[in-house]
Amino acid sequence: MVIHRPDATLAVEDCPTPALAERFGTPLYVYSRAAIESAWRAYDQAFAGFDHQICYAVKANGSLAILQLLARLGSGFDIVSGGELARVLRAGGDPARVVFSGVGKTEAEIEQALAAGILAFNIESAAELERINAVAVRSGQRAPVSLRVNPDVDARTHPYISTGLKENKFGIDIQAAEGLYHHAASLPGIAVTGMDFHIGSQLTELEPLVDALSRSLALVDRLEADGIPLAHLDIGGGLGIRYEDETPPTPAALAERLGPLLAGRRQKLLMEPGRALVGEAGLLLTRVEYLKPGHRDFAIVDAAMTDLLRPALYNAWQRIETAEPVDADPRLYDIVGPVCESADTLGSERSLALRPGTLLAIHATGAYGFVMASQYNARPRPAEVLVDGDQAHLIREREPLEALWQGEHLLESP
Ligand SMILES: Cc1ncc(COP(=O)(O)O)c(C=O)c1O
Ligand SMILES: N[C@@H](CCCC[NH3+])C(=O)O
Repeated sequence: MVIHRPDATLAVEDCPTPALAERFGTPLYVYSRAAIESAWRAYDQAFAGFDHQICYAVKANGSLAILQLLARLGSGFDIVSGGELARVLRAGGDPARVVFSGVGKTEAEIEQALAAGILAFNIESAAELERINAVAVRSGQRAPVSLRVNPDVDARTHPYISTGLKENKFGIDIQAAEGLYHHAASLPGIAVTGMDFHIGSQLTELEPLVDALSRSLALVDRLEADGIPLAHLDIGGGLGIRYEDETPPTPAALAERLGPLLAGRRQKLLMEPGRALVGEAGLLLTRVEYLKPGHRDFAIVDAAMTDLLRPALYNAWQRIETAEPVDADPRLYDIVGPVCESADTLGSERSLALRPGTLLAIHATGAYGFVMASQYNARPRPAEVLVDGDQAHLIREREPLEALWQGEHLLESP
């Protein structure tokens, strides 16, 4: 029996972890439908007082069944590649609710998005504007665009996931954006429709967002006065979740804080949350293969950095707990995977009672988990399951070994 707490978090008590591990094997991603839907609705309701559209950031978790759930709730999508667009369409998403971010859109991706009829391209450079114009003119269309402004605010998050500083590759320097808007408005293949920013991820404070919004609104007003009215304003995503003891602002707090700045404006508000919608709705289940005592006590598990990259890439801390009763004394363990890299550590010095075979759950792995998985060391990527009431649906099979050489060719000549 799967019991869901009414909030957006999936905990070990909420689902029969040993039975799921037994049935589907480990490592295994487990997501809760109720948790994802409740997070989306909380965001949507927080902004009920505004004409708004949530465009879920597909990069956080692009599994088809999850995109499908969100599309059914009425979500739009923020994509960063033609691949993500294809996934959204495959899952039944509405292209008219899709915004396309990313600094390196190729001609083929621009053509694909124009043909699909997306809501807007979030343009990240002057050169991209010229390319989108050229592709649109060639196909006899006008591409709807917003400029992603880089407001140069410090999001006060991990430097690898901060995106709104001058030194980041993202967005157009807000000082230069005004001139570029005027140029964009003169181009035959461009319809200027909005403004966009996204300053970083795992934000735990609202002030950087408030700063970014104020700077952007000042530009919106100047443009309007100059005859370039905008139809939408996209404030990006970035709200953090609780990994350890963070107290990230809720969507309601965000709406309350931004509300006074937005009141009375005619622009439709777009948002691109990713992590905040799916992060706490996922667990990664993994089993201890070996205990290896010594200078440090290692627990070698069957999940690795190939399944969950965040600890290796950002030194991110993810809560790890046992997912079944264990008769053993707690010790301080380094939880490590089988991959031949010293960075293949999922958690250091964790106090856990373990035996070989013990099932562990790594928390808050619904976002930037499976999507960042790789096949390094020829490891098939893990399965994913969605729990829904007392049902568990396999939404992605563990990759078969054949997937490890799909698309490869042996030499035919001797
Ligand atoms: C342009 C853009 N929008 C939205 C997001 C989603 O961010 P988060 O998952 O932190 O909400 C990202 C990732 O940081 C992004 O780069
Ligand atoms: N992958 C990152 C977030 C990247 C945000 C994308 N702009 C993480 O796990 O925290």
